[in-house]
Amino acid sequence: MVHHQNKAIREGDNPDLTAERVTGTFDTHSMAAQIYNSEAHARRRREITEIIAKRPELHDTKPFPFMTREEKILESSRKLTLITKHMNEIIEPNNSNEMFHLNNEVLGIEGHPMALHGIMFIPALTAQASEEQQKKWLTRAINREIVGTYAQTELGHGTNLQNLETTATYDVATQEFVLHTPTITGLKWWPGNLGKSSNYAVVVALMFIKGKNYGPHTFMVPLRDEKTHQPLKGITIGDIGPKIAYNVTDNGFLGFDHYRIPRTNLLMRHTRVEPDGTYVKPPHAKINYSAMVHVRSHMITGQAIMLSYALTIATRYSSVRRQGQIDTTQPEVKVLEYQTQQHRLFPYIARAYAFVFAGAETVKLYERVLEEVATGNVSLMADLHALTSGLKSVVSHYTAQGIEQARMACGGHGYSQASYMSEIFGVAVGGCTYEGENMVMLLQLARYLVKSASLVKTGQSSKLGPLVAYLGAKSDSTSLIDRTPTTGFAEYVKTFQHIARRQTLKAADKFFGLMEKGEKRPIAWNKSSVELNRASRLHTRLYIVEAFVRRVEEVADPRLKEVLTDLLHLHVNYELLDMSTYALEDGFVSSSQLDYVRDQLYFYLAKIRPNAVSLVDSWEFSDQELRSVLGRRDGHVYENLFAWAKASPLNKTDVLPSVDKYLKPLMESARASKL
Ligand SMILES: CCCCCCC/C=C/C(=O)SCCNC(=O)CCNC(=O)[C@H](O)C(C)(C)COP(=O)(O)OP(=O)(O)OC[C@H]1O[C@@H](n2cnc3c(N)ncnc32)[C@H](O)[C@@H]1OP(=O)(O)O
Ligand SMILES: Cc1cc2nc3c(=O)[nH]c(=O)nc-3n(C[C@H](O)[C@H](O)[C@H](O)COP(=O)(O)OP(=O)(O)OC[C@H]3O[C@@H](n4cnc5c(N)ncnc54)[C@H](O)[C@@H]3O)c2cc1C
Repeated sequence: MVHHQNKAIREGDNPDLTAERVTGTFDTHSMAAQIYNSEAHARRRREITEIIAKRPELHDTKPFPFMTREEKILESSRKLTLITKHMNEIIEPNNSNEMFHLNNEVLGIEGHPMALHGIMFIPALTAQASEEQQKKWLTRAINREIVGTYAQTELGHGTNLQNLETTATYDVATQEFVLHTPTITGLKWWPGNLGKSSNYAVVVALMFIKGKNYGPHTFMVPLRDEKTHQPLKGITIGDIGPKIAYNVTDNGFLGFDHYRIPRTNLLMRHTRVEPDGTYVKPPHAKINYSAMVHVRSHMITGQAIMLSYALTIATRYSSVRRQGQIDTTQPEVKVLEYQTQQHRLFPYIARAYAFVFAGAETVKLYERVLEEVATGNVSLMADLHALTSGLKSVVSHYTAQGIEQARMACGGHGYSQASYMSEIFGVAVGGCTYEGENMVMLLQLARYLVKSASLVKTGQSSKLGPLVAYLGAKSDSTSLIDRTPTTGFAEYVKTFQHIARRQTLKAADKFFGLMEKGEKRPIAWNKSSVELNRASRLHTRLYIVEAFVRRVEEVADPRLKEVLTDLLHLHVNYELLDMSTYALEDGFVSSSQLDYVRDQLYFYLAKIRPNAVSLVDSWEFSDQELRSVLGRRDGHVYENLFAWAKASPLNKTDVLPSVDKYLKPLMESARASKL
């Protein structure tokens, strides 16, 4: 038996796909260790996949697209119960990476009844509840004795937290908070699993003590009777209805009618209200926003994975789909041979790798900040907030674009739900909105950039933090890309730095200039905000390139290093062309240099071509996880598309009731009137 570098090869696979795998120049297991950040984790993912493959009770009973929403929720609850019961046989206890993989395999991306329990409820209690409160609630939450969510957004306000309408008014006499929803727009609206599944929530409400508004605070709130699951008195609660995707999750609404909770249900790790109503301030005003920062930090990797789902499907399918000829004397080619197809897919493969590397760095920083904040050190909170605000926005935006390109790259079959592309797109694109609408979060990063620009302008560049130190550096007058014999990544990084620095300083100038002309600060901010957000995007894209460079520098295995270097070349050239207006407008890069960049791009598209399938196989998604007929590992697409269509509920009978009831009489009367 020949040992191939690509570990996805099996006998009996579609030979067109096998031929792609045979040309792979690197070991896909080793690449998986880069993607999942450690050899051990990549191996555990494979082991978990194998365990699940052997347990049919953990498989979907039929394809998701053939189920109603109610059926999907039932099916998901069945599997959730099984994995809860058998969790310790499948994953290491409390290993969140393994849990994430188990969920993706068994439950899928459409959500499940305890999605927000793990994503936000437990992280909120972990970071914001006092030790005493954690003893009371966190252990029960981890054991799944109670199910919770994070209820912040309202019908009328999601972005502007200061104007939430839900109030928590302290009653000194009874030592209780009274939660109240004064209007329809004050109803909590959107929280995942609030509608039907959760019996508790961490609720964000404006806290009032003795008539003073202390702003948004977090409270642990029982919503439903623990035995009967009926809503408690004073609570109005339900599901908000179907969404673009993610419909297994019951996003919900919630209203309070003078609903009382004990004083000690205010989450009090950092903030306190004494029995007499004395307020004890937290060490940082935004410390209670930690559950949002948790999701923003982790969703970068989650988005990279969804982008890679789509790219795996499209790249494998493009290797078995033959259509048209390039040389008319030759047979029809795989559509992956077309340069346009490669240009559509490969730069996004590079982006997906770049995103997962940036995501790993972000989680590391998040964990460091979490530890420091627990000891009272809040000095890195602003940096983390700025970084995650930019990354969640840029990564979710390009992920949605990439998935849509991948769908189109699959032609007509990409439009079928058999591809699963529409669900992947629908779930991923939610990331542009949740955890802070992208424009809003880019503006959060812009505040940080403007402050940094102000340090540069006042000669205080030495005070710049490491994420923005480049803003204080001096630029060369022109880029040296193509102008030195050893044009390497350093020249590209310098060029991206120049572009981000120039845009940041220009946008800040515009803002400060408007204020100098007499505009009030918020008006000047609004009038500069498009330029400011451009700066935020460019800064974030620079960070992503740098994270990619850092990772490639670390890789020791020469075969991996070579292919990752090729991907990085593709990435920097593609990114530079994509932002060429910025590079050209001050003559930092000339049009002849851009011609070189274009040539490099085409060179690397061709160089990556033999490794394309191996690069997507390296993410090691099982067929169960991908849930896509087009993306099957074995490449047997056509016979399985036919089988999938035959299984459509519409094909259970030859004649539908709608035909009997309407179409037949219609045709009959049309025929009769002709007689
Ligand atoms: C696979 C599918 C999974 C699906 C799961 C989906 C789960 C989704 C859950 C949710 O969506 S939960 C709801 C999320 N909601 C939001 O993200 C709301 C967005 N809005 C905000 O975060 C805030 O309102 C705001 C935009 C950050 C503004 O907050 P606020 O009004 O309180 O700020 P200001 O008083 O204007 O102060 C700004 C000041 O504060 C700093 N800051 C803000 N947040 C943080 C933070 N987290 N950490 C540190 N610092 C923070 C900010 O930088 C400003 O600082 P300065 O510039 O003034 O120094
Ligand atoms: C799938 C999904 C899951 C969710 N899960 C939860 C959850 O579990 N818990 C929860 O509490 N919430 C949840 N949400 C709600 C989500 O966090 C909010 O919808 C999101 O933060 C955006 O707020 P918004 O809806 O108020 O948007 P809006 O603020 O109304 O946005 C509308 C437009 O106004 C613009 N805009 C608003 N403010 C500004 C500004 N200051 N400057 C410039 N432009 C601005 C935005 O850019 C956008 O273009 C979820 C949402 C989705 C889609």
